[in-house]
Amino acid sequence: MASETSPAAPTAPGAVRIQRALLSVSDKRGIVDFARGLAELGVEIVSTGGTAAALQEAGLDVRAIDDFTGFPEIMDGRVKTLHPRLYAGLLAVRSNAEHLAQADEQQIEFVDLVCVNLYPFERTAARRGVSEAEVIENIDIGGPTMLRAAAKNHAFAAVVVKPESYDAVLEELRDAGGTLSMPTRESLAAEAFAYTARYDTAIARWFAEKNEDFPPLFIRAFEKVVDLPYGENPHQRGAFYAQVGTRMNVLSQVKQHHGKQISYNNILDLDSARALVREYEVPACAIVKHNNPCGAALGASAQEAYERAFACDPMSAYGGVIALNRRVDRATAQRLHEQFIEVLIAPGYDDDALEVLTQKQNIRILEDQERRLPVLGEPEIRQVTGGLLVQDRDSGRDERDGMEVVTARRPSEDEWSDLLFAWRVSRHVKSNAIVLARGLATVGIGAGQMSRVDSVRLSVEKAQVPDLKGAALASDAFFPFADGPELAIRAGVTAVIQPGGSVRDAEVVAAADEAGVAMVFTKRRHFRH
Ligand SMILES: NC(=O)c1ncn([C@@H]2O[C@H](COP(=O)(O)O)[C@@H](O)[C@H]2O)c1NC=O
Repeated sequence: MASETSPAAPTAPGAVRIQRALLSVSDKRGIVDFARGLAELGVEIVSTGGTAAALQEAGLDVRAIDDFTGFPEIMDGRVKTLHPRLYAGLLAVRSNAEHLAQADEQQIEFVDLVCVNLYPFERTAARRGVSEAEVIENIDIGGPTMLRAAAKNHAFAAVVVKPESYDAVLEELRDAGGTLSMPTRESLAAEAFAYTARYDTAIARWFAEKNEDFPPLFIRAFEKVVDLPYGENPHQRGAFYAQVGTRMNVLSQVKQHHGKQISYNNILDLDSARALVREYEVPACAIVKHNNPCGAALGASAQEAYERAFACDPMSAYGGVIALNRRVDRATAQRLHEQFIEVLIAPGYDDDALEVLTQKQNIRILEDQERRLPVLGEPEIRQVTGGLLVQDRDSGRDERDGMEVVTARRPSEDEWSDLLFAWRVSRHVKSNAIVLARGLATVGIGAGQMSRVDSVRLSVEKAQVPDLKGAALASDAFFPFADGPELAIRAGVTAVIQPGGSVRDAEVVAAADEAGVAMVFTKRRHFRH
């Protein structure tokens, strides 16, 4: 007994009268009110085990799915709605005489609205220590099938996936005499397909992650977090999307205390600055401009680290993004307050520090609430025309043990400290990267030049100190010629760290030996293009 749309009450062209709804939800927020609203409109409610129980408990009249299908829910819920009686009721083309005849013959009852949200796969898979069996049990099968069926047949049925949509759906039903319009059903169908696509993406990604190779199909989904005021430039639009299924993103654990909305460029610089200070356990500060540090330093306190980072290149630090890995106290805030800062991020602020900092309207003050160092197993992705470049992250730490002193003179212990400090900073500088450091603070940075010797020249020119006597130099890749080290040595550099591996290594080492300079090969390169 196929129940075609009622001939009694007229419907607007393209509108569908909702007479029977199937409700089957994991997230039960708002479902009772939604079902009550439907029932008040005379809609018959069919529902699955847990959902039916919740509705019955609220005093609603519910028809159990096994009564509808004539087949019991079995196998711990693995099979509850997967039945041709339901799918014929969802998929019939109700303007097709043959479909209607077949429905009549099989005594199919039409379902006009499906309200489903799925087992919480993403949340379950993201839980620490969760068993594989539990993750797999959270792969919903019946739910997506119903959603896809109803969404495909949106010419005759409506599909609702988000509790946030319940009120609007009820309102339209009330206003339009129990019907939903075609535009509404179409937009609900689009939402349903996006929802199941996201769901399947999370599942595919979970399987792919178990295998360390790059998968043949690189599947990811990204969810909009916020529209940004503009992109890299004011004539470009911009938005920030977070990757579905990752434990954290650059903004997920960030609380904004003060200032304007964070911008596209701010997010890029913030990510870089935070990554740099997270290299260190001791108080550290990084000042980033245009995605390159213009100062980085360690210190006995946040204040000292900041002052020493700032001293590296005060001119470039103007309008910078500053990251600290220590709480900001009033004294540090007073020093910071002397400068124009675009963004400040730190793990916390004393109340009286915030009082000082918030006197300036424009500074964006962010609190980094991510306490653990996140281990990003995710590969790094960059977009190129029509595609993506995917690579392992340049993670891990190069330790002194794996390095080789290649000169006659070995670095002193102080030089070793500066060499390792400069080396770690150089990884955060765009290639060709040269970092000069003394006393665990950068004193000159040459970034993003197309020739390495130009980066050396720039770093030496940038140095604010009268001479670079005793400074250490880090180069993110080998020196192709001796000219770069020679330039630095003439300026006073006494220790150099670089990967080595050039065909002219011998010339480069000879230049260092001739000047009594210590040189270390790391055997690992850290280009950052
Ligand atoms: N197997 C099935 O036939 C099936 N039909 C619906 N579900 C899901 O079961 C959940 C609701 O279950 P309950 O009403 O029992 O709490 C929904 O998330 C729905 O997507 C199913 N579960 C898994 O596939």
